[in-house]
Amino acid sequence: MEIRIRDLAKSFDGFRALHGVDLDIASGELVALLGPSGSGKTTLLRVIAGLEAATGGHVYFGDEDATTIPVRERGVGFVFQHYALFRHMTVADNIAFGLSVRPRATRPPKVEIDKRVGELLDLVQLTGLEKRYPTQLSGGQRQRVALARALATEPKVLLLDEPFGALDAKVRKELRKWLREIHDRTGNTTLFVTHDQEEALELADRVVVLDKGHIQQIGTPDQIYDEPATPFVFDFIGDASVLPVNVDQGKAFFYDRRIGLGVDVLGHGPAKLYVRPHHWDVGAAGGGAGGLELVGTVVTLRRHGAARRAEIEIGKGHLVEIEIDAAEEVAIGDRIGLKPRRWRLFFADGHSIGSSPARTAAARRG
Ligand SMILES: Nc1ncnc2c1ncn2[C@@H]1O[C@H](COP(=O)(O)OP(=O)(O)OP(=O)(O)O)[C@@H](O)[C@H]1O
Repeated sequence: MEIRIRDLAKSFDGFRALHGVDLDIASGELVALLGPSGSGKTTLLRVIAGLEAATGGHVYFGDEDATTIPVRERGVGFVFQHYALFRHMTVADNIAFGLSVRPRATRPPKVEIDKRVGELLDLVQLTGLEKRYPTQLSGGQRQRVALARALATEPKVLLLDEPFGALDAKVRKELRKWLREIHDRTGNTTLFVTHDQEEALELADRVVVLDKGHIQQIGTPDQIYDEPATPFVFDFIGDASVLPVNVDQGKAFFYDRRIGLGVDVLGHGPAKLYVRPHHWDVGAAGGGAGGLELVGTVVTLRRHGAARRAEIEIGKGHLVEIEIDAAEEVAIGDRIGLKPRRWRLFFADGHSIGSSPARTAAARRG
């Protein structure tokens, strides 16, 4: 089921939680809604579900305008972080619930319901636990039952709100992988809310980054991480150093030091240069004779996974964080030259005025 969202707005007592959101989700896609607390992720999901009425705009399921269709008739399945299972029902009865409460005319016969429950138990890898009660399950198992229950009625669209939010990091990671596998098997159109960027980037086909009720960027995990469209996305996803620069005749300057961007940029005036820690090249200090003009002093050095991270003071109290190879001989107090290999420049209003040239497919693989 394809979902199209057009100019969707939602206000609560005059407070605008969503501002004119446009979004297209292809049938069978797994899409993450990512953003900080209060950015409108849950509100967007709830409006798509029909649990909240939109203040303006439309939600289409396929060709049908679903905006005013009641939640029961939308054919959506939900899993919420704290969507409690029915405590007095067994796992099997919880999963069967959506089918067994259907009106007699559309309710499948008991043998069919039992068969479906068996298939779902197998899908969520809980076969053998069907007679247990929710209190006899771990948090991860409960969320798997919740997912099986949501899938029982064969929803056209599956909506998940921080489904693994309350679980510990290791279980979250396992369930993430497992959710992706289930999604690939069932082919549901799936939307899930998370504030965990790692979860969004690892799991989703595309990520929608929200801030203050506005979509900041929609893209594949690679696009979101490697080509952030706005300063907000740069700051929110991954790490970045921000350097105040001045653009003059196509060149960027940090005070009087020219930053070797490699290409000319458009525009004129103060701007901000964003660079990820692993996108800096380190070289000899000092202009001329192959030295780099942007020079700084190593002030901190610490291990970061397989590499090291260093903070470099480049004057006037400005620090940039760079990643350096563990084998590189760099020590605190060293003066080094810096050059951004990949970067993006924004004017103060967030308008992008340039970025490092796109990588070739060969470079992307490397
Ligand atoms: N029922 C409500 N009444 C009034 N304001 C609301 C209501 N629901 C949400 N809001 C407000 O709308 C904004 C967006 O909330 P929403 O729950 O969608 O954010 P979120 O991105 O899901 O945040 P979180 O990650 O904290 O769950 C917030 O400022 C919130 O206070």
